[in-house]
Amino acid sequence: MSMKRFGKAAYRIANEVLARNTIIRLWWPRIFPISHNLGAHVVLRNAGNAGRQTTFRLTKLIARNGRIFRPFSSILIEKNRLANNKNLLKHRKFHPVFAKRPAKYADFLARIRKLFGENARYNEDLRAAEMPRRIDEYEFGEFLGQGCNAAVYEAKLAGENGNSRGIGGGFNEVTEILRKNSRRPSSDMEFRMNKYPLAIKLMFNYDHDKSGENHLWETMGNELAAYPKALQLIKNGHFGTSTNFQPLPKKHPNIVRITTAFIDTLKILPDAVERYPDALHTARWYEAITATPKTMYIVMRRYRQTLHDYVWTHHRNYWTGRVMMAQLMEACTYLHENCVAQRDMKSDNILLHYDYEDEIPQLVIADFGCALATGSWLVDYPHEDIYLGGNRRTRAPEILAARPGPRQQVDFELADTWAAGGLSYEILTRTNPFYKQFDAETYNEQELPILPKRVHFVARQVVEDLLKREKKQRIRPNIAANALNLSLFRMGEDVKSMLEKCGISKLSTILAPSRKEGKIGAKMEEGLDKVIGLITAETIVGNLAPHLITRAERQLRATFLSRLNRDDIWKSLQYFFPTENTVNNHLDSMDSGSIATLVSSFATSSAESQENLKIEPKKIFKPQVIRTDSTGILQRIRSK
Ligand SMILES: Nc1ncnc2c1ncn2[C@@H]1O[C@H](COP(=O)(O)OP(=O)(O)OP(=O)(O)O)[C@@H](O)[C@H]1O
Repeated sequence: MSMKRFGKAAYRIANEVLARNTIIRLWWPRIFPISHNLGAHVVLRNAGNAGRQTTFRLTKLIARNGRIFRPFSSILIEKNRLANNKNLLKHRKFHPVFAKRPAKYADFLARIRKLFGENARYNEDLRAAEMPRRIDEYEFGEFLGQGCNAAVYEAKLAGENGNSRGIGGGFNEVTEILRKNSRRPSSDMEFRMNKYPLAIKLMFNYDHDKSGENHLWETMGNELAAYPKALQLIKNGHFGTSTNFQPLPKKHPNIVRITTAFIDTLKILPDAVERYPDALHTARWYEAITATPKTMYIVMRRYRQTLHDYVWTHHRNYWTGRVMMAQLMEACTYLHENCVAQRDMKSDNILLHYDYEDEIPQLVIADFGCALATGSWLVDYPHEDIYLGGNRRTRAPEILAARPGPRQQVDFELADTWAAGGLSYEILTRTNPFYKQFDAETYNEQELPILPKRVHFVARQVVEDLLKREKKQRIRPNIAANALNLSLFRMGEDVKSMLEKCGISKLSTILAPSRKEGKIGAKMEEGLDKVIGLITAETIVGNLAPHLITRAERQLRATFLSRLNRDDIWKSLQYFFPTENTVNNHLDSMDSGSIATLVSSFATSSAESQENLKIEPKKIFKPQVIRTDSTGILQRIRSK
């Protein structure tokens, strides 16, 4: 094997590596030790300079017996092992190779985040489909619904037979195959959903006298706050001067899926005159109308039903309700992370997708026409004409309490989170107390209806904390989403005892904010890793065997696992160990005895949990099927 073509220098470095018995780390998935005694040659190729660092790529490794190993990926050679070599450094031929393992692999939770956040197997959203941007490329079907600003119709691509682009198709490879195996649709609705997989929102353009497109982008552009490619439209010169518009940066499984948007000539559909005459350029406007009336079209994935209709047409099922609540909170978390407020959180704007009547629906927040997406939660409120979104029934107490005046501002940070509390009532009891019973400006928290006892205690507490009048006391959406997600773990009998078996107790959740280093902190993190490890294992198994966990739940778990954060999870775990006093009070009152108890609980729990963890995998493969009885109440049936 000639080393010449890789250059003398590379050869020297290779020997240097071997001489020092260096561990060469293949990025993933193996750790590959090479020793001098092995007499191996490492073949390195200069892969480029980044600043003062030179990186090398391992292209071949030749063992003494002549076997050639080809690595899967790059190598990293530890800086400190080469840093001492004066000869190498003196000639400045080589700067030691940058050696740190990238942070993204460093932490167990980070690896899980990456797996679920970047892998299309767990996240169908990562698959993209480009859609045409001309109205005559689409064929319209029946009318789906209408609001003050738009009418929505079912649609498909002209000339295509149904869902050939896989919009809203299978969740992963397995369900994709099942979908393609052309099972006969079980209902008319399913048939239509397959035939017309899209929904087109035809915006009402009341400015009959204005020509051009800019005014349409400016007045209707807000609708695109949920469309990550909206900024490209801005770059293409649309949106006029509104440069502070900041739409969501990525798709999210619980935010309405917009596939494209465009402006084109107004299409007059057969029912248009009857349904929305004022939005048409009829003879009434003959003096003002422009030559080619246009409007904005928003092409979306088609959903099956609104939340408002669903709760009145389906039996109440508290497990399903909790999955829907968790999805709603995931959507709020994503909006919150990206500083976007939807500001019209009513059940008509929550859309659901499901294939079978008893399937747990996938839930999305839709209709961003009232959204605040300027990169700030604050809106100046100098006079009453400033629009504060939605209607009075869905506005948070702090929005209703705001009074206009000089230097007055309204803060929308937790407005959607508050509204999600009312929607949770609607999911669990069919009735949102703020639609009729209570006024959001004046209600008393203690007087809110008590949720049924069969609702999980974590969900009950989360709803209570979402509807706190005081913004500071209100639960953050990510903490609410975490608590609900954790409560949906299926393995074993109940989540609380699973947490305890992993070494997590009331005391550890109390101590969590002050854990950092030391033995206790390490043990606590170990316990948390076990919990997350079990949830991850259950999710992966569930994904391979789709009958175990429903599609919406698997997607929910992938979303949750792709945004794990230790501090937040610890906060959410407090919901499983409710306490009368605040966390701080507990910390104050903790003595050395209780800390000792905690340490010993770790010692026993870790031994116990090893035992438990050994037997748990059997449970994974023993499917627990979730079914509903005739009253819609959830039953867990362990299959024999
Ligand atoms: N993607 C979709 N799939 C199926 N139906 C939809 C979809 N989007 C909207 N709809 C239906 O159309 C109705 C009206 O849509 P939307 O709420 O977006 O209109 P709007 O004019 O913006 O309403 P509002 O008056 O609340 O502002 C919805 O309530 C729903 O029934």
